[in-house]
Amino acid sequence: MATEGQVITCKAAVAWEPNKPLVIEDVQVAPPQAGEVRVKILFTALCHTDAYTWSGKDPEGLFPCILGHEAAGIVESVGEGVTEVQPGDHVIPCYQAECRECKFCKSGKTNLCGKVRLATGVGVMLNDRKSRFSINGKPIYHFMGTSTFSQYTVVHDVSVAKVDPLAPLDKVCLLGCGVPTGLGAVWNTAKVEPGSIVAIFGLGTVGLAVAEGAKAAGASRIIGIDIDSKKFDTAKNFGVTEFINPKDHEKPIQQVIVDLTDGGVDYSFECIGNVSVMRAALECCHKGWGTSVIVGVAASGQEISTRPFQLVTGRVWKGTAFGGFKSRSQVPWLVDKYMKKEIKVDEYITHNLTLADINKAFDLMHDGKQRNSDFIQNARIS
Ligand SMILES: NC(=O)c1ccc[n+]([C@@H]2O[C@H](COP(=O)([O-])OP(=O)(O)OC[C@H]3O[C@@H](n4cnc5c(N)ncnc54)[C@H](O)[C@@H]3O)[C@@H](O)[C@H]2O)c1
Ligand SMILES: N[C@@H](CCC(=O)N[C@@H](CSCO)C(=O)NCC(=O)O)C(=O)O
Ligand SMILES: [Zn+2]
Ligand SMILES: [Zn+2]
Repeated sequence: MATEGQVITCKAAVAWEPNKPLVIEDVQVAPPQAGEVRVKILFTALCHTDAYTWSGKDPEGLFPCILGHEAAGIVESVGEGVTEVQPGDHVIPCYQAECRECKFCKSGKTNLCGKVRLATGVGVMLNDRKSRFSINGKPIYHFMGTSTFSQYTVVHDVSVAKVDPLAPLDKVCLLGCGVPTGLGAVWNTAKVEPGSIVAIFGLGTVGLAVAEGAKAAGASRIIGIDIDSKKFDTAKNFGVTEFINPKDHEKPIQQVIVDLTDGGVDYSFECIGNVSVMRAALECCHKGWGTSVIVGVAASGQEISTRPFQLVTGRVWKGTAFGGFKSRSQVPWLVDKYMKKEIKVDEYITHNLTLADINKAFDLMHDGKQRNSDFIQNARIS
């Protein structure tokens, strides 16, 4: 039955309140307006940022909402003026938009885009500042401009990347967030050179992708730091060459690393979201040139600190969003690299579940003991 122009009623996982289990509801999804695309989501993964917003610690978290931002699907219909995708196209929604027209996009200096960010930050669509989701007339907020924990979602046309129709959507959904973030932190933000010594704090999906990126960039030593020693076995497969558990040391972890590396690492990456670790990651960098990249998302109200002398003496503190990748332009390129077996994706998946089991997927994400390996779950939605 043709659905174009119709309201679609489908299943979605609704976060009614912070920290309360998601509820599978029948949700009405309005047709796309001008500049919008309605996507049938086939597969979505979970990211820790979904859990962070769900926890209530995200200042941009609004409830009730439909979370989810790491997914793949097929375009169901498009609104007026949409030219770059059409029904039937295989797509990856991109929480980081790319309009190619705004000050940010034209700067050549950043992958951030300003076109829809103010609307996506308050859970609505740009066109009429309203949500396309509702339950019996009550609006449900969008999240990160993607809301992929729904069988259908509406996104801005600047927030959708058209990908190779032959790519397996149950795998490449992971290219919507964590894997590109880690790879890009190394390739785009830090620009790690061959021979570099790299330290990675936190060996979840993002940290593992940093390791994969650092290995590809030719790093000579890749030091993984995690409070969970079980992470090392898996991390070796992604390129980590040495492992440190801070719990095994009495000295501050930055001192341990400086001692092990003749003065510090060339590049470090904080992939946890812990502001104390962010400081350690900066301070384990080599005097004169060491660069530390903040990848983790810290909760509202948290602040970073260090002695300014750390920067005066040449260390550089940076951050990255989506690994610096331009989403619509480069997500298809990452999909092609996966198809050519140049980057891993399958190896990051630990579980396949149905939408009905989405709370279990979050439990698995939070409870390392129940998992074979400790990164992402691919919660199947169909
Ligand atoms: N900047 C971005 O664009 C972007 C994109 C995706 C995810 N993120 C953020 O990146 C972070 C990591 O995401 P993830 O999915 O890999 O998370 P994860 O929870 O799977 O991994 C974090 C790892 O850090 C370890 N850890 C926790 N506390 C530690 C400590 N004090 N010292 C050392 N290790 C410690 C944990 O054992 C775990 O292995 C999250 O904050 C997430 O929100 C940012
Ligand atoms: N809403 C949060 C900010 C969260 C944040 O930093 N998001 C990252 C992506 S995390 C993906 O898992 C990001 O890219 N930010 C840039 C942007 O959102 O434009 C808060 O306010 O603390
Ligand atoms: Zn994410
Ligand atoms: Zn833009």
